[in-house]
Amino acid sequence: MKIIKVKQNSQEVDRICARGVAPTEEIHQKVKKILEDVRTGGMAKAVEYAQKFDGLQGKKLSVSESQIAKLADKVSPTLAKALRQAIKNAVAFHQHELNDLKGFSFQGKNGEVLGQRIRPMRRVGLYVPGGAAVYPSTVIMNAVPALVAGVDEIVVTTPAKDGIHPSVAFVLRELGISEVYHIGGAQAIALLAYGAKGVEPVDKIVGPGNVFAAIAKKEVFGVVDIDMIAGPSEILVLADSSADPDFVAADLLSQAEHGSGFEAALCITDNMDTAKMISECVDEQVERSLKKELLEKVLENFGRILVVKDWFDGVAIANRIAPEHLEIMTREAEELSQSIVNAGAVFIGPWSSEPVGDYFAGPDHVLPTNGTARFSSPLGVYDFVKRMSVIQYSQKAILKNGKAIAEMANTEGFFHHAQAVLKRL
Ligand SMILES: NC(=O)C1=CN([C@@H]2O[C@H](COP(=O)(O)OP(=O)(O)OC[C@H]3O[C@@H](n4cnc5c(N)ncnc54)[C@H](O)[C@@H]3O)[C@@H](O)[C@H]2O)C=CC1
Ligand SMILES: N[C@@H](Cc1c[nH]c[nH+]1)C(=O)O
Ligand SMILES: [Zn+2]
Repeated sequence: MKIIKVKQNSQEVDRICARGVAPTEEIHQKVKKILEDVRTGGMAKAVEYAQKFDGLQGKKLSVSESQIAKLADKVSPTLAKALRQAIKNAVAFHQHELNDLKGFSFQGKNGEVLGQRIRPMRRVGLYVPGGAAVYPSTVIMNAVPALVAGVDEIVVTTPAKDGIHPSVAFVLRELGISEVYHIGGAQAIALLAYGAKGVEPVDKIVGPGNVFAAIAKKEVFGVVDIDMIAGPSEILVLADSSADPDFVAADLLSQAEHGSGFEAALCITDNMDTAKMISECVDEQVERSLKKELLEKVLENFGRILVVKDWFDGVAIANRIAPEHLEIMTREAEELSQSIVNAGAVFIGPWSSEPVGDYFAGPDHVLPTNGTARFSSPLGVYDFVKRMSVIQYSQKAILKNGKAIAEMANTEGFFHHAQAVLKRL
């Protein structure tokens, strides 16, 4: 793995910060064409694309409840237990988010009541990736916050080259999700956003995916809401000489293996010897891996060990990179974590390996990538609710404030606004 000495403003840091910002024009045009084709061509086009790209056999996108049940029964008892526990942990975590979603109301001096109410969205679409891997864990991470929020209708789309995987079916059944379509990529996003015969459009699309899904979501924003750009997985490990290089290497490769080819596996260290040891461990683990070719491609692209002069520079660079996952394996890791402001999730200390968060701990694994952790948050219950203002004026309040309101309206040239208020005085 390449080792590079860097400062805060080095070219290599700039290159990493610009990752994924500009996908090729070719990909952009392709996504736009698919979206437009499905918008205008409806179900027939969606089926055509799903057959071409998503392994759909036959002409039916929808997966029936009985198919889901049959597949779900194939899951082994030990996996069933693990998946059930992961669901429990996610529910427990997301329920805490409800504490910040209570709304409020208060009474003003003249008896007027003002407030904010929180309402769940009615119908949401969950994108569950499935091109290069199967993601039962992502069904959990997408669906649990939606269920905790109280969303009425949940729709899942997922590509599945070899049909819906039993583990995915198991989680769908466990969570009571029955509207499922065998379709992925940009065509799935189009189906969710625009609808088609037999498929009602959704209000919001959430969930991670490769560049095709991520760009498509960006394109349909405005027709529907979206959660964030949750593209190819990324990890940045901060490691000093106290870190176990074998752990660091293993964690780096855990994200490089996702399979879209656009993932990032980065490390920052303040120690050249540590850098060399981590690099050797990565090379050894890659050499032994069955996914050697894939890992080499990802590491060539965005696999780097950056050596900094001190942690002041190290933290500044980490905050510029704003990675999806940030692991800290240094002395005083908790203290160092307090300086981190931009990351999707922070994993503190040697036992908090990234896959703990991918599968089990409870916090959501749908996280912002490509530096968007500067302004986006993990998927949460808050993504599935809206806020609504409430104004309940009293007669006393309108009598007191009516003239002031009318004057403001007249200033804006809005005679009828003024009249509406003056009539009540
Ligand atoms: N940021 C996050 O929170 C998370 C990110 N991920 C990331 O999601 C990604 C999943 O990627 P995939 O396995 O590929 O599954 P995917 O479901 O996102 O993409 C597969 C689909 O992409 C479309 N596609 C592929 N090649 C195409 C082409 N040449 N033209 C048009 N469409 C094409 C097809 O419709 C295919 O079914 C990985 O990069 C993984 O790292 C996964 C989980 C969480
Ligand atoms: N690491 C993925 C999530 C994942 C699911 N399964 C394995 N990993 C992410 O980007 O969050
Ligand atoms: Zn992962």
